[in-house]
Amino acid sequence: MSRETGRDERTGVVLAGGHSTRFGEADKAVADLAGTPMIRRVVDRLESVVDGIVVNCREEQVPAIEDALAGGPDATFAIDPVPDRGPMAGIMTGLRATTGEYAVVVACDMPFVEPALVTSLFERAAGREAAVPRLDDRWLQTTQAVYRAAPMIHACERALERGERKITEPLLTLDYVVLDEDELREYAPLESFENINTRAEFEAASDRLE
Ligand SMILES: Nc1nc2c(ncn2[C@@H]2O[C@H](COP(=O)(O)OP(=O)(O)OP(=O)(O)O)[C@@H](O)[C@H]2O)c(=O)[nH]1
Ligand SMILES: [Mg+2]
Repeated sequence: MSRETGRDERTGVVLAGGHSTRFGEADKAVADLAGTPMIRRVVDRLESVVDGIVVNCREEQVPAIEDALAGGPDATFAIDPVPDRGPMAGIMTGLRATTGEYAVVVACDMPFVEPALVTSLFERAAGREAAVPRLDDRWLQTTQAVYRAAPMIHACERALERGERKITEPLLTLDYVVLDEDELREYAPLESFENINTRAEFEAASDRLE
């Protein structure tokens, strides 16, 4: 996609600031998933449908993530000023580093993210403050969603000020559209939302990719 700048620019924000505790000793973001670091898979999939990539993580993760992304699309790092405040704070930090009006946020542990679905999320978010998938009539997929950056940053700031870390909390004050499963299936397989937390999930994903 052309490298546009300005309000129409679409950014991909990849969240990687967690500690992968269910995964074990290693950082799952850079773990080798069937020959390619998991975060690299996410970035490579997003590249075709966004104008730029922002990676949110902790300072000490930067060298390993830079290695994982070497030779791939350029990425800007958005470092958590205060680490370990949860994924919602990571979304806030990542969105602050974007320049366009809208950004897609994707967790680094969603290696099957579907570009076509991302494009549909951008389209559905137009004129609104977010487009958020919902699975099983229940689970809002806030870490594979499109946000209008300015109101989402503001909503995250307010939530954190209230001492609220829940990832759905900022949505309470946003004008957002929900995409339910029937609609999502029109755009892409729901495996787009599969996220990898444990070694067993990682091995299963690896087997499918090989
Ligand atoms: N910036 C930031 N991102 C986070 C934080 N916690 C989780 N994330 C990210 O949010 C996404 C979803 O989080 P989880 O699946 O819980 O990942 P995780 O926290 O690394 O793994 P667990 O320790 O097993 O929960 C991942 O992309 C994480 O990198 C955090 O405290 N700060
Ligand atoms: Mg976690």
